[in-house]
Amino acid sequence: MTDNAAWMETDGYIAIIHLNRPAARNALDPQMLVELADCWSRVRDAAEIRVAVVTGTGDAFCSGADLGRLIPLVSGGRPPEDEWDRRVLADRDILGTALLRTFDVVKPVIAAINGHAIAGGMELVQGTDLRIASSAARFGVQEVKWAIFPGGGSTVRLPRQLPFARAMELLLTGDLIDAGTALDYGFLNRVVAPEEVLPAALDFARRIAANGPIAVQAIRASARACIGRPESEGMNLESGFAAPVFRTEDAREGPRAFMEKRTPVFKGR
Ligand SMILES: C/C=C/C(=O)SCCNC(=O)CCNC(=O)[C@H](O)C(C)(C)COP(=O)(O)OP(=O)(O)OC[C@H]1O[C@@H](n2cnc3c(N)ncnc32)[C@H](O)[C@@H]1OP(=O)(O)O
Repeated sequence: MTDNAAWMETDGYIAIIHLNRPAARNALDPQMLVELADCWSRVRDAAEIRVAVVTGTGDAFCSGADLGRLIPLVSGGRPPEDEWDRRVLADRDILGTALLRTFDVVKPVIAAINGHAIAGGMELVQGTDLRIASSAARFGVQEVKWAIFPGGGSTVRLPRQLPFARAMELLLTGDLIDAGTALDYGFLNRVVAPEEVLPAALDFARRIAANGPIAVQAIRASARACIGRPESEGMNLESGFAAPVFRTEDAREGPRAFMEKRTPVFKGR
C-alpha cells in the first residue's frame, strides 16, 4: 500500500506508473498531478529506463481532473489549502506535464487502459504512443458537458489521431465511446480482457525495450515531429533524426549480431 496518488516502479528497462486514487476513479487531484509530473521527469531523465507503461489502480484508468478539488483550484474558485495545492498553483503548466501535453518524455509510453479514460484521462492516453485497453473501458472528452475546455490537448491531438468528423463528435458532444469503437477508430492498438491489459502492455514494452534505445527514441521523435508536415519537409526532418543513429555503437552492434547469429547487446550509445 502507498499513500502516493501516482507512483512508479521499475522492471528492468521498463517503468510502470500507477495512477492511484481508485475510490475517485483515479481523478487527478493536486497531489496526483504533482506526483505524476514527477514520474514523467524521472522516466525522461533515467538512462536505464527505455519504455514507460501507465495504468490505473482499480476499475478506472483515469476520470480526468478532479472536479471537486483541481478544477475549482485552478479556476480560482477554491483557495489553496495545502502544499499540493500550492505546488500546482506555482507551476502553471503542471497539467501539461502530467498529461504529456507539453512535456516530451522522450521514451515510448504505453497506456495500459484498465478502465474508463475520460476527459483528462483520455487526454493522457492521447499523449502516449501505444494503447492497450480493457474491453470494459470507455473513452471520451466530457469537459464540454461541464462547460469547461478539454485543455489537456484534445482539440489539437484528437483531430490528428481520429478522422475529423469522429474527433469533432467526441469534442462537441462529450459522449463516451466503448473500447471496440475506439479500436475501430484506430485510437487503440489492442482491446483485451481486463486481466490481460497490463500483461499485454508489458509484452509490448519488453519488445520495444529489447530494441536499440537510441534508434527507438529517434524513430519516435521523427514520427511525432513529421506528423502533418508536407512530405518533403518531413523527409528533411527525418534525415536529421536518422543520421546520428547510424553513428552509434549500437548501430554497429545490431548488424554484427545478426551476422554472428546471436542476440544483440545494446548499450544505448
Ligand atoms: C483539462 C482536463 C479537464 C478534466 O479532466 S475535467 C474532468 C471531467 N471528468 C469527468 O467528467 C468524469 C466524471 N466521472 C464519471 O463520469 C464517472 O465517475 C466514471 C464514468 C469515471 C466512473 O463511473 P462509476 O464507476 O459509476 O463511479 P462513480 O460512482 O461515478 O464515481 C466514484 C467516485 O469517484 C468520484 N469521481 C469520479 N470521477 C471524478 C472526477 N473527475 N472528479 C472528482 N470525483 C470523481 C465520484 O464523485 C464518486 O465519489 P463518491 O464515492 O464520493 O460519491
